[in-house]
Amino acid sequence: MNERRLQVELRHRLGALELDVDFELGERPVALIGPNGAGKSTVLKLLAGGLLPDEGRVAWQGRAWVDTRKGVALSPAARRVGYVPQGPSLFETMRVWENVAFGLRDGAGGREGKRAEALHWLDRWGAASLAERRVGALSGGEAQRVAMVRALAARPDVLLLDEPLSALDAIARRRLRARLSEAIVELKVPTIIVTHDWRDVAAMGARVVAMEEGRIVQSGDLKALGETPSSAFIAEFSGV
Ligand SMILES: Nc1ncnc2c1ncn2[C@@H]1O[C@H](COP(=O)(O)OP(=O)(O)OP(=O)(O)O)[C@@H](O)[C@H]1O
Repeated sequence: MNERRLQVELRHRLGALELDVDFELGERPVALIGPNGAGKSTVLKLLAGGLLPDEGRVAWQGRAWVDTRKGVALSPAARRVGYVPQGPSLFETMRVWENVAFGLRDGAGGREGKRAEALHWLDRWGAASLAERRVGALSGGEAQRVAMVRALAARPDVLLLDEPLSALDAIARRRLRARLSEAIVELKVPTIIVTHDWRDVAAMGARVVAMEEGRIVQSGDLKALGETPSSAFIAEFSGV
């Protein structure tokens, strides 16, 4: 089978931001980096479908999710994207396991089958003890963990993670970074992660795409970016 591929061409104006980015996502994860306000979260929103670009085309395996010239704009649900935005994204009034079960594909087991599958996923992520809690009773770090489990359990075609480890303490962050890297390899799900931490890039073996002021200024391996950084931000990020 050909490598799975998401082709991205986006132009969008939002307040002072003039976004203009073209890149491809294959099976190797992409780490989207850049200073605050560069437009990273906006790119994920445009890919997830919560926002429609002024112009552009996004195609998964050659099939357009969005094509402004042809008037194509699939709904977020039709894109089969696992999107973990910054900030709260879980259903507040539901229990944790119900959140995870929400995105599961319908199987033969009905509600009980989904509950068992949700518990299995939570257990694998060290979050079984949270299963019966209401989302409103979770800490920020616990909610981030559950949001990631929910996104992965739905077996998305593409995973979009916006600073998914930012609310975690140092030890939890290291553990979850390792777990997430394993899961991405195991599930072979093409992934874009927005991050401010080079350790996320290294753990995932991600290709870096660096954005500044709405544009891609450099891309490649972390090591290569560190050797010839095109900006002070990239130099700082890669530890030069
Ligand atoms: N709803 C909005 N209305 C107007 N302008 C917006 C809106 N959302 C974002 N912007 C503009 O787009 C810019 C980029 O925002 P975005 O959240 O994509 O940046 P980011 O690279 O993800 O930053 P951070 O690292 O701080 O999360 C912001 O600086 C702001 O000027």
